[in-house]
Amino acid sequence: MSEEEKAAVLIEALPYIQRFAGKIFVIKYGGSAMGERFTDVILDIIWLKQVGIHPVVVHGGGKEITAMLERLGHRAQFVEGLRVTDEAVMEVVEMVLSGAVNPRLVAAFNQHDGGAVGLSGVDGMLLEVAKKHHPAGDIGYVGEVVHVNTALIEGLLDRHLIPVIAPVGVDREGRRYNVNADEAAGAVAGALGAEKLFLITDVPGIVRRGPGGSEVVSKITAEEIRQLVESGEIYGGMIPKVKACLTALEAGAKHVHIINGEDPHALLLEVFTDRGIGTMVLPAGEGPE
Ligand SMILES: Nc1ncnc2c1ncn2[C@@H]1O[C@H](COP(=O)(O)OP(=O)(O)O)[C@@H](O)[C@H]1O
Ligand SMILES: CC(=O)N[C@@H](CCC(=O)OP(=O)(O)O)C(=O)O
Repeated sequence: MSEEEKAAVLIEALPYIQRFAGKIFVIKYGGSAMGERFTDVILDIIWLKQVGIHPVVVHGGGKEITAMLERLGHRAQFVEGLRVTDEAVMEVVEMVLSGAVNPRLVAAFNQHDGGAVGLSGVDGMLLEVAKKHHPAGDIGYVGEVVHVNTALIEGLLDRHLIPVIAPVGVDREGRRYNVNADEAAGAVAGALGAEKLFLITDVPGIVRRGPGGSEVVSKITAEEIRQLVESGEIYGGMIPKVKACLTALEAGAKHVHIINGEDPHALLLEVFTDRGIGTMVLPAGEGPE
């Protein structure tokens, strides 16, 4: 980028920087999206912090959990995008999320002076959960977030730190549960009343069949989501994602976006330009344009 182009980008971004300074953005970084652009995503999040936004990161790691389970001779099993988690699987989930993915992310942030602090939902009862009762049957140690310790997150933000949260929850009896990372991020964004929730994944947004083939939906309502889940056009890992978007909006988050981690600077383009990228999920009452 030439100096003139950089200046033009900055001038375009200025009103957005002013609008979002001091606001909380919850960013869910999916395991599937931690690919070639990993460092770019980390640097973009640090950039948000440098311009006065408060990023809170919730990460996934589903693919890595599956790979580890396979190495140990287990077969991964999912029900509507949620991992069936018995005691042995839970041990691996916690090992991978809290023991490998979380410190790897924290180290990557701090290598660039990101001021990141790693936590799992167990720390300070950050994510208090109850066992999830799924209509399809017992899926084991899968938790549903019932309370978020927002004071702990806000305390870190006050100290200009980036909380990096592994989606492992805990109940009042001290049992740990596997929480889908999208759900965890949705709950955190809702509880904090975040300005924005970003779900960074490995697809460019919600894709649906259009007259000219598959296309990314740029804006979608809760009703359209319900229809696409029913018709099977939204399936698997996208199901917890869209549910998390709706929960976050209902609980108080203002805007929710699904973007592709492999798109160069998708996060910055979405925040600082008027070129919408990915899919924006609209709050109830707001229809598509
Ligand atoms: N309508 C849809 N549009 C886009 N992706 C979809 C859709 N329905 C299901 N998916 C699937 O959801 C996946 C994203 O979820 P997941 O693999 O859990 O990602 P992450 O690790 O980022 O949470 C996509 O790779 C795709 O296979
Ligand atoms: C209950 C449940 O499904 N938990 C997820 C937690 C990790 C996750 O959600 O990771 P991604 O965002 O990378 O998919 C799992 O075990 O895979």
